Amino acid sequence: MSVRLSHESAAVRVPATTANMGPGFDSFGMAFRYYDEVSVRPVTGPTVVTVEGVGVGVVPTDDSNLVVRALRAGLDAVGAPQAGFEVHCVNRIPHGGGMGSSACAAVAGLMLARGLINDPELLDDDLILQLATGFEGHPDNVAPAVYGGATVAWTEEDGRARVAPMPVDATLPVSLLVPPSRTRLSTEEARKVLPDSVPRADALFNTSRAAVLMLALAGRPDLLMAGTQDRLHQEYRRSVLPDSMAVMDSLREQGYPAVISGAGPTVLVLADLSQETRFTLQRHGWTVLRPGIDLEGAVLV
Ligand SMILES: Nc1ncnc2c1ncn2[C@@H]1O[C@H](COP(=O)(O)OP(=O)(O)O)[C@@H](O)[C@H]1O
Ligand SMILES: N[C@@H](CCOP(=O)(O)O)C(=O)O
Repeated sequence: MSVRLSHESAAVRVPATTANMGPGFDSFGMAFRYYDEVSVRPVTGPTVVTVEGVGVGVVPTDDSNLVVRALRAGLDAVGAPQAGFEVHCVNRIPHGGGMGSSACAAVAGLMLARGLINDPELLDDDLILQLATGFEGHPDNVAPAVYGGATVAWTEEDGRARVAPMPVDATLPVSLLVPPSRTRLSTEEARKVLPDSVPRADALFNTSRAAVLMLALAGRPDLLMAGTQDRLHQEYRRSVLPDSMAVMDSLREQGYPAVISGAGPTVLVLADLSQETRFTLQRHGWTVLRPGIDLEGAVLV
């Protein structure tokens, strides 16, 4: 059966995600009930992207837009024909914020490809994971964006991305502290400051803390402080995330399990903050989100 664009339109909702969560660099992730929504219509003319919210006037509005590039990659992967596309994006996830906006855009485009074709099962979750990880370079945001919940994702020696769900208490409170927009930092820049090798003691430290975090998420909140310690990436990024690291340090001193979300600058706290702490952050221009954990991942709507 040849693959066709059999639907006149498709729409998708994709969650924001965090990655790393302290010790799980490039592997741990979690999805939030905080979403971008994207819709598409194949057209005979050129591709036009319209944007509401985050990225207006900044992200490309033609075929070079990441959502469109992912959509086209999805169609190519299953042998579907290409077309021009009218794409409408309602963006809420900050760009360069450490909340997985680029993974979201790639997954959104791939899900839209699934939504347009006559045989959607060809573009299954695993193929979307592989293709979106190709755009990202690491699977940690892509995995929860596709599957929801908390995930551990890794890359096999043959280059294939793999994912397994991590048991998580879905009532665990989560706070995302988003600093003022002038602090946005691309993941590419944040990866440049990381060293190529780390001391063995630090690798051992993170191995134990990652295991502890798994236990903590599954229902041992008493282990959250130990389970969110990291020596592989956060400290190396201090020079490019000075305000976020200062906030993270201060919160940890007060007993909050705070980490840098993804490559920052958003700070993730696996707890509710006191009203006073929230007000202090807000007075300094920070946005405090309390979205809850998403358990569905990306869905066609
Ligand atoms: N909804 C979107 N539409 C188009 N491009 C996007 C979208 N979201 C992210 N991007 C692209 O990804 C970049 C941000 O990705 P990245 O640096 O990985 O930060 P993060 O994923 O932490 O927000 C943006 O500058 C933009 O180029
Ligand atoms: N493991 C990556 C995660 C990047 O997440 P993002 O949301 O900042 O894109 C890293 O730490 O570089």
